[in-house]
Amino acid sequence: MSTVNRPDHAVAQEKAATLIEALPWLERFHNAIVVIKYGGNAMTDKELQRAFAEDIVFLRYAGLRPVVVHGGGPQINEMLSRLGIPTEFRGGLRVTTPEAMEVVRMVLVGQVGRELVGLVNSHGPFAVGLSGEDAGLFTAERRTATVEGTPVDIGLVGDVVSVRPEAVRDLIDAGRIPVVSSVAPDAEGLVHNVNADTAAAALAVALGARKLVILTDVEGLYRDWPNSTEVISSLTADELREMLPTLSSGMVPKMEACLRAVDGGVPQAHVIDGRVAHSLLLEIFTDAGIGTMVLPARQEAEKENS
Ligand SMILES: NC(=[NH2+])NCCC[C@H](N)C(=O)O
Repeated sequence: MSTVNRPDHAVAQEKAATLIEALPWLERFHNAIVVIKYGGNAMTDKELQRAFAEDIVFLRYAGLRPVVVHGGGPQINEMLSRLGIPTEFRGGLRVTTPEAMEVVRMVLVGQVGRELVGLVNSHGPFAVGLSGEDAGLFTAERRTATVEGTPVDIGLVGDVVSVRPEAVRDLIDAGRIPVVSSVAPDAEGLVHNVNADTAAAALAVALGARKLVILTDVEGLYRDWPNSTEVISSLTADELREMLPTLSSGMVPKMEACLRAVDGGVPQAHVIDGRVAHSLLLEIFTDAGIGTMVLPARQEAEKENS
Protein backbone atom coordinates (compact mmCIF):
# COMPACT_ATOMS: atom_id res chain seq x y z
CA MET A 1 0.00 0.00 0.00
CA SER A 2 1.20 3.49 -0.62
CA THR A 3 -0.23 6.69 0.70
CA VAL A 4 -0.20 10.16 -0.74
CA ASN A 5 1.32 13.13 0.95
CA ARG A 6 -1.26 15.71 0.02
CA PRO A 7 0.68 18.30 -1.99
CA ASP A 8 0.55 21.97 -1.28
CA HIS A 9 -2.28 23.23 -3.48
CA ALA A 10 -0.42 26.23 -4.93
CA VAL A 11 2.65 24.16 -5.74
CA ALA A 12 0.50 21.54 -7.43
CA GLN A 13 -1.25 24.18 -9.53
CA GLU A 14 2.07 25.65 -10.58
CA LYS A 15 3.28 22.25 -11.72
CA ALA A 16 0.06 21.69 -13.65
CA ALA A 17 0.39 25.13 -15.26
CA THR A 18 3.91 24.30 -16.43
CA LEU A 19 2.74 21.06 -17.97
CA ILE A 20 -0.27 22.62 -19.65
CA GLU A 21 1.80 25.50 -21.04
CA ALA A 22 3.48 22.83 -23.17
CA LEU A 23 0.20 21.73 -24.80
CA PRO A 24 0.08 24.20 -27.74
CA TRP A 25 3.73 23.51 -28.50
CA LEU A 26 3.18 19.75 -28.33
CA GLU A 27 0.36 20.21 -30.83
CA ARG A 28 2.32 22.50 -33.09
CA PHE A 29 5.51 20.46 -33.11
CA HIS A 30 3.99 17.00 -33.40
CA ASN A 31 6.18 15.10 -35.90
CA ALA A 32 8.42 18.15 -36.39
CA ILE A 33 12.05 17.49 -37.27
CA VAL A 34 14.27 19.47 -34.91
CA VAL A 35 18.01 19.64 -35.60
CA ILE A 36 20.01 20.33 -32.46
CA LYS A 37 23.65 21.41 -32.37
CA TYR A 38 25.23 20.03 -29.23
CA GLY A 39 28.36 21.75 -28.01
CA GLY A 40 30.07 23.80 -25.33
CA ASN A 41 29.66 23.13 -21.61
CA ALA A 42 26.62 20.94 -22.14
CA MET A 43 28.94 18.51 -23.85
CA THR A 44 31.75 18.44 -21.26
CA ASP A 45 29.88 18.56 -17.93
CA LYS A 46 28.59 15.15 -16.80
CA GLU A 47 25.33 16.43 -15.28
CA LEU A 48 24.58 18.62 -18.30
CA GLN A 49 25.34 15.73 -20.64
CA ARG A 50 22.81 13.58 -18.86
CA ALA A 51 20.20 16.36 -18.82
CA PHE A 52 20.72 16.91 -22.55
CA ALA A 53 20.23 13.20 -23.28
CA GLU A 54 17.03 13.28 -21.21
CA ASP A 55 15.76 16.25 -23.19
CA ILE A 56 16.43 14.49 -26.48
CA VAL A 57 14.55 11.39 -25.34
CA PHE A 58 11.77 13.60 -23.99
CA LEU A 59 11.40 15.26 -27.41
CA ARG A 60 11.19 11.85 -29.04
CA TYR A 61 8.50 10.59 -26.64
CA ALA A 62 6.64 13.89 -27.02
CA GLY A 63 6.27 13.13 -30.73
CA LEU A 64 9.00 15.36 -32.17
CA ARG A 65 11.81 14.00 -34.32
CA PRO A 66 15.15 15.18 -32.94
CA VAL A 67 18.43 14.99 -34.86
CA VAL A 68 21.69 15.83 -33.06
CA VAL A 69 24.84 17.26 -34.65
CA HIS A 70 27.88 17.62 -32.41
CA GLY A 71 31.40 18.99 -32.43
CA GLY A 72 34.04 18.37 -29.79
CA GLY A 73 36.76 21.02 -29.64
CA PRO A 74 37.70 20.56 -25.97
CA GLN A 75 37.80 16.76 -26.18
CA ILE A 76 39.94 16.96 -29.33
CA ASN A 77 42.44 19.31 -27.70
CA GLU A 78 42.63 17.09 -24.64
CA MET A 79 43.36 13.99 -26.69
CA LEU A 80 45.91 15.77 -28.90
CA SER A 81 47.85 16.81 -25.84
CA ARG A 82 47.41 13.43 -24.15
CA LEU A 83 48.87 11.73 -27.24
CA GLY A 84 51.62 14.35 -27.40
CA ILE A 85 50.79 15.34 -30.96
CA PRO A 86 52.57 18.62 -31.61
CA THR A 87 50.39 21.56 -32.49
CA GLU A 88 51.30 23.59 -35.50
CA PHE A 89 50.24 27.22 -35.66
CA ARG A 90 50.03 29.47 -38.71
CA GLY A 91 49.21 33.12 -38.29
CA GLY A 92 48.23 32.33 -34.70
CA LEU A 93 45.72 29.67 -35.80
CA ARG A 94 45.89 25.97 -35.06
CA VAL A 95 46.59 23.86 -38.13
CA THR A 96 44.82 20.52 -38.50
CA THR A 97 47.55 18.28 -39.88
CA PRO A 98 46.74 14.82 -41.30
CA GLU A 99 48.06 13.37 -38.03
CA ALA A 100 45.81 15.62 -35.95
CA MET A 101 42.88 14.81 -38.22
CA GLU A 102 43.18 11.13 -37.32
CA VAL A 103 42.68 12.13 -33.70
CA VAL A 104 39.82 14.50 -34.56
CA ARG A 105 37.94 11.72 -36.30
CA MET A 106 38.67 9.21 -33.55
CA VAL A 107 37.50 11.57 -30.82
CA LEU A 108 34.38 12.89 -32.58
CA VAL A 109 33.12 9.61 -34.02
CA GLY A 110 34.53 7.16 -31.50
CA GLN A 111 34.22 9.09 -28.26
CA VAL A 112 31.95 12.15 -28.18
CA GLY A 113 29.34 10.60 -30.47
CA ARG A 114 29.48 7.23 -28.68
CA GLU A 115 29.00 8.80 -25.26
CA LEU A 116 25.87 10.67 -26.31
CA VAL A 117 24.47 7.62 -28.08
CA GLY A 118 25.01 5.65 -24.87
CA LEU A 119 23.31 8.24 -22.68
CA VAL A 120 20.28 8.48 -24.97
CA ASN A 121 20.05 4.72 -25.26
CA SER A 122 19.97 4.21 -21.52
CA HIS A 123 16.32 5.32 -21.95
CA GLY A 124 15.44 3.23 -24.99
CA PRO A 125 16.97 1.93 -28.21
CA PHE A 126 16.75 5.19 -30.14
CA ALA A 127 20.09 6.77 -30.91
CA VAL A 128 22.23 5.76 -33.88
CA GLY A 129 25.58 7.44 -34.40
CA LEU A 130 26.85 8.36 -37.82
CA SER A 131 29.40 10.73 -39.25
CA GLY A 132 29.33 13.05 -42.22
CA GLU A 133 31.16 10.32 -44.09
CA ASP A 134 28.33 7.81 -43.79
CA ALA A 135 26.18 7.27 -46.89
CA GLY A 136 27.60 10.45 -48.38
CA LEU A 137 25.84 12.58 -45.78
CA PHE A 138 28.10 15.65 -45.95
CA THR A 139 30.58 16.99 -48.48
CA ALA A 140 33.04 19.54 -47.16
CA GLU A 141 35.05 22.31 -48.68
CA ARG A 142 38.39 23.41 -47.27
CA ARG A 143 38.22 26.62 -45.31
CA THR A 144 40.87 29.24 -45.89
CA ALA A 145 41.37 31.46 -42.90
CA THR A 146 42.32 35.08 -43.35
CA VAL A 147 44.76 36.73 -40.97
CA GLU A 148 45.26 40.45 -41.44
CA GLY A 149 44.14 40.22 -45.04
CA THR A 150 46.37 37.27 -46.00
CA PRO A 151 44.93 33.83 -46.63
CA VAL A 152 46.27 31.18 -44.25
CA ASP A 153 46.03 27.43 -44.84
CA ILE A 154 44.87 25.87 -41.58
CA GLY A 155 44.83 22.32 -42.86
CA LEU A 156 41.99 19.83 -42.81
CA VAL A 157 39.26 22.19 -41.60
CA GLY A 158 36.19 22.89 -43.65
CA ASP A 159 32.54 23.67 -43.96
CA VAL A 160 29.71 21.52 -45.17
CA VAL A 161 28.78 22.56 -48.70
CA SER A 162 26.39 19.80 -49.67
CA VAL A 163 24.16 17.33 -47.88
CA ARG A 164 22.69 14.02 -48.93
CA PRO A 165 20.17 13.58 -46.12
CA GLU A 166 18.70 10.18 -47.06
CA ALA A 167 20.52 8.18 -44.37
CA VAL A 168 19.34 10.54 -41.65
CA ARG A 169 15.84 10.56 -43.06
CA ASP A 170 15.72 6.74 -43.07
CA LEU A 171 16.68 6.71 -39.39
CA ILE A 172 14.10 9.35 -38.49
CA ASP A 173 11.42 7.45 -40.38
CA ALA A 174 12.30 4.36 -38.39
CA GLY A 175 11.76 6.31 -35.16
CA ARG A 176 15.45 6.59 -34.36
CA ILE A 177 17.49 9.54 -33.18
CA PRO A 178 20.45 10.24 -35.49
CA VAL A 179 23.57 11.55 -33.72
CA VAL A 180 25.88 13.06 -36.34
CA SER A 181 29.60 13.72 -35.83
CA SER A 182 30.96 16.72 -37.68
CA VAL A 183 33.61 15.21 -39.91
CA ALA A 184 33.18 15.09 -43.67
CA PRO A 185 35.11 14.26 -46.83
CA ASP A 186 35.80 16.94 -49.41
CA ALA A 187 35.09 16.30 -53.11
CA GLU A 188 38.34 14.29 -53.33
CA GLY A 189 37.44 12.14 -50.34
CA LEU A 190 39.90 13.79 -47.95
CA VAL A 191 38.28 13.88 -44.51
CA HIS A 192 37.99 17.28 -42.81
CA ASN A 193 36.95 18.52 -39.41
CA VAL A 194 33.84 20.55 -40.25
CA ASN A 195 32.27 23.31 -38.24
CA ALA A 196 29.32 21.73 -36.41
CA ASP A 197 27.21 24.91 -36.50
CA THR A 198 27.31 25.10 -40.30
CA ALA A 199 26.86 21.35 -40.53
CA ALA A 200 23.73 21.50 -38.35
CA ALA A 201 22.30 24.41 -40.36
CA ALA A 202 22.96 22.67 -43.67
CA LEU A 203 21.37 19.47 -42.39
CA ALA A 204 18.32 21.34 -41.07
CA VAL A 205 17.80 22.92 -44.50
CA ALA A 206 18.30 19.62 -46.36
CA LEU A 207 15.82 17.81 -44.09
CA GLY A 208 13.25 20.59 -44.29
CA ALA A 209 13.44 20.78 -40.48
CA ARG A 210 10.95 22.77 -38.42
CA LYS A 211 13.67 24.10 -36.15
CA LEU A 212 17.38 24.46 -35.66
CA VAL A 213 18.50 24.80 -32.03
CA ILE A 214 22.13 25.65 -31.21
CA LEU A 215 23.44 25.15 -27.67
CA THR A 216 25.98 27.79 -26.64
CA ASP A 217 27.78 28.93 -23.50
CA VAL A 218 25.92 32.26 -23.33
CA GLU A 219 22.33 33.13 -22.48
CA GLY A 220 21.52 34.12 -26.03
CA LEU A 221 22.10 37.06 -28.31
CA TYR A 222 22.68 40.26 -26.34
CA ARG A 223 21.14 43.53 -27.37
CA ASP A 224 23.88 46.14 -27.67
CA TRP A 225 26.72 43.86 -26.55
CA PRO A 226 29.06 44.51 -24.65
CA ASN A 227 27.23 47.47 -23.10
CA SER A 228 24.25 45.47 -21.92
CA THR A 229 23.45 41.89 -21.05
CA GLU A 230 19.83 42.07 -22.06
CA VAL A 231 18.99 38.97 -24.10
CA ILE A 232 17.03 39.39 -27.31
CA SER A 233 14.10 37.00 -27.16
CA SER A 234 13.31 37.01 -30.86
CA LEU A 235 14.32 38.84 -34.00
CA THR A 236 13.95 38.55 -37.76
CA ALA A 237 16.61 37.37 -40.16
CA ASP A 238 17.01 40.92 -41.52
CA GLU A 239 17.42 42.38 -38.05
CA LEU A 240 20.06 39.75 -37.34
CA ARG A 241 21.87 40.42 -40.63
CA GLU A 242 22.16 44.05 -39.66
CA MET A 243 23.59 43.14 -36.24
CA LEU A 244 26.17 40.64 -37.51
CA PRO A 245 29.09 43.09 -37.87
CA THR A 246 28.65 44.19 -34.24
CA LEU A 247 28.68 40.68 -32.71
CA SER A 248 31.45 39.10 -30.66
CA SER A 249 33.60 36.74 -32.72
CA GLY A 250 32.39 33.67 -30.82
CA MET A 251 28.78 34.45 -31.56
CA VAL A 252 29.21 35.10 -35.29
CA PRO A 253 29.39 31.47 -36.48
CA LYS A 254 26.32 30.55 -34.39
CA MET A 255 24.25 33.45 -35.64
CA GLU A 256 25.42 32.91 -39.22
CA ALA A 257 24.27 29.31 -38.93
CA CYS A 258 20.85 30.52 -37.74
CA LEU A 259 20.65 32.89 -40.71
CA ARG A 260 21.66 30.20 -43.15
CA ALA A 261 18.97 27.90 -41.77
CA VAL A 262 16.21 30.52 -41.85
CA ASP A 263 17.25 31.78 -45.29
CA GLY A 264 17.14 28.15 -46.42
CA GLY A 265 13.53 27.76 -45.33
CA VAL A 266 13.78 26.57 -41.71
CA PRO A 267 10.98 28.51 -39.97
CA GLN A 268 12.73 28.97 -36.61
CA ALA A 269 16.37 28.92 -35.47
CA HIS A 270 17.27 29.25 -31.79
CA VAL A 271 20.41 29.81 -29.76
CA ILE A 272 20.05 28.73 -26.15
CA ASP A 273 22.19 28.49 -23.03
CA GLY A 274 23.64 25.00 -22.85
CA ARG A 275 24.91 25.72 -19.33
CA VAL A 276 21.35 25.64 -18.05
CA ALA A 277 20.10 22.10 -17.50
CA HIS A 278 17.06 21.31 -19.67
CA SER A 279 17.27 24.59 -21.60
CA LEU A 280 16.15 22.66 -24.69
CA LEU A 281 12.83 21.71 -23.09
CA LEU A 282 12.36 25.21 -21.70
CA GLU A 283 12.87 26.78 -25.14
CA ILE A 284 10.58 24.42 -27.01
CA PHE A 285 7.77 23.82 -24.51
CA THR A 286 7.29 27.23 -22.89
CA ASP A 287 5.80 30.36 -24.42
CA ALA A 288 8.66 32.74 -23.66
CA GLY A 289 11.46 30.23 -24.21
CA ILE A 290 14.86 30.80 -22.65
CA GLY A 291 17.15 31.96 -25.48
CA THR A 292 17.07 33.87 -28.74
CA MET A 293 14.83 32.86 -31.63
CA VAL A 294 15.41 33.91 -35.25
CA LEU A 295 12.40 34.07 -37.56
CA PRO A 296 12.23 34.70 -41.32
CA ALA A 297 10.34 38.01 -41.29
CA ARG A 298 8.12 40.18 -39.13
CA GLN A 299 4.88 38.71 -40.50
CA GLU A 300 6.13 35.24 -39.80
CA ALA A 301 7.28 36.40 -36.40
CA GLU A 302 3.78 37.52 -35.58
CA LYS A 303 2.30 34.27 -36.80
CA GLU A 304 4.79 32.31 -34.70
CA ASN A 305 4.04 34.32 -31.62
CA SER A 306 0.28 34.10 -31.97
N1 LIG B 1 13.39 32.73 -27.46
C1 LIG B 1 12.08 32.69 -27.63
N2 LIG B 1 11.38 33.78 -27.79
N3 LIG B 1 11.50 31.49 -27.64
C2 LIG B 1 10.11 31.27 -27.82
C3 LIG B 1 9.84 29.83 -28.09
C4 LIG B 1 8.41 29.59 -28.39
C5 LIG B 1 8.06 28.15 -28.61
N4 LIG B 1 8.24 27.38 -27.44
C6 LIG B 1 8.83 27.60 -29.77
O1 LIG B 1 9.67 26.77 -29.62
O2 LIG B 1 8.59 27.99 -30.87
